[in-house]
Amino acid sequence: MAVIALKCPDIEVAVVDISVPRITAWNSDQLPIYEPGLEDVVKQCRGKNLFFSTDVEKHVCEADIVFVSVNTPTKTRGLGAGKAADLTYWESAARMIADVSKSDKIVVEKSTVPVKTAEAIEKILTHNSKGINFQILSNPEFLAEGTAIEDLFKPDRVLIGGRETPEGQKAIKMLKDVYAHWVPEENIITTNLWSAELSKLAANAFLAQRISSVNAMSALCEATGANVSEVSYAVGKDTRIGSKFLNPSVGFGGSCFQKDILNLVYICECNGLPEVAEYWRQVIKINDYQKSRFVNRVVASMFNTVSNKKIAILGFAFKKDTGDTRETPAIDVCKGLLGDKARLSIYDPQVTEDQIQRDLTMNKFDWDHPLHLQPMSPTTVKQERC
Ligand SMILES: NC(=O)C1=CN([C@@H]2O[C@H](COP(=O)(O)OP(=O)(O)OC[C@H]3O[C@@H](n4cnc5c(N)ncnc54)[C@H](O)[C@@H]3O)[C@@H](O)[C@H]2O)C=CC1
Ligand SMILES: O=C(O)[C@H]1O[C@H](OP(=O)(O)OP(=O)(O)OC[C@H]2O[C@@H](n3ccc(=O)[nH]c3=O)[C@H](O)[C@@H]2O)[C@H](O)[C@@H](O)[C@@H]1O
Repeated sequence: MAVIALKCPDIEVAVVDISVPRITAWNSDQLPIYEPGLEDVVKQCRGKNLFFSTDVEKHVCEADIVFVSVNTPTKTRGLGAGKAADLTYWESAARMIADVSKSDKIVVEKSTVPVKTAEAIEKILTHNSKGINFQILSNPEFLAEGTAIEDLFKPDRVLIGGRETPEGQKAIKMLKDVYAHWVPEENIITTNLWSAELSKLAANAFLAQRISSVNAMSALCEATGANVSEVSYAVGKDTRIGSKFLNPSVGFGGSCFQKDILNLVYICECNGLPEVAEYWRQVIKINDYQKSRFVNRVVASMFNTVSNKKIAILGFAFKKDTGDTRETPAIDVCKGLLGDKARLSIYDPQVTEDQIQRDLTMNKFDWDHPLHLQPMSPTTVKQERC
């Protein structure tokens, strides 16, 4: 959103969140996340055409286009627990938009959502719509943390999906005009809603699949004396394969790959495609295997026990140039070593000691369900706004 504000001085961007500490931080000198180049962008626009506020309803009521980027975590209970996307936060946002709106709006799915989510959102928005016209667009985000600003300045593509009706096409054009301020027209792809929603899950699955492929190969390299970096280089030189995203690792981390593939697996199962679901599930299984294989190798190399041995862990975030620890492989590695009673000294310049302690004591998936995100009660009385 900050990049939209920077590239489109004629557009006023209000970023709203129900989290008071987050908005306070966005309005301060200490931004709530570390991302190279972000501070610069925020400082250039904040107070001019970029505003951060907790007054969600007022700004939604006034907006022509509402981007919804709420979290879509993995469900931890109920139907599809451990796989399906939890759309509680999205549903609650959609109900709020329907309640407070007094003029036509384009509602943009920016969060990563299961294919066909727009259909459900449309129902919520148009129910009791007081004659208001809502157009839903899917505009998934492809940035990677650590290179977010670069990715947003020069995206490989911007994807916009919408209804194939005249109103849907008009809405697509309006959003396209926003991106056209800085993205070349040929890099803006337009599709139907379902293709856009599914393309995001597919892109993350393909990317993660490459990492699991090279990591699976690393196990075979270790067993045979081949060098995985050499194999990866040689394979990636084939222009049909390409060299990017073929770095072997302890396993991929981050808030999205695992969640989105689990979601894809669940969607395949729900559509009666167990073989396809099993195919994608293997990407996660190899990732888990790679993390435990790493711990086992460390322990095996130290006479089969790390009990009472002091081990330094340098770097805890899920990748460089970020302080984000969501699903970082470091958690599984540290827990594995602690399970064998190792004494760990952990350091990451972008991660606080408190965060590390929390991560090492939290249950899987709980990080994405913090208290402040529990949905507002649907019975909350809405005040008259704008
Ligand atoms: N983090 C990333 O690099 C990328 C994330 N995505 C997708 O974007 C979505 C959001 O991801 P993150 O920003 O990482 O999640 P996040 O958890 O950091 O942020 C979500 C924010 O939404 C706020 N929120 C929740 N319900 C709300 C409501 N009803 N009204 C107003 N604010 C509300 C929360 O307070 C929170 O600050 C997810 O679907 C994710 O898959 C997609 C591409 C990249
Ligand atoms: O949907 C999302 O959230 C985003 O997920 C990823 O971005 P991100 O998770 O921020 O970072 P990546 O650079 O993809 O790295 C993910 C993990 O894979 C690991 N990785 C990456 C590349 C590689 O060759 N090997 C490898 O192990 C990284 O170390 C990291 O743990 C995608 O790259 C983005 O396109 C997508 O928008």
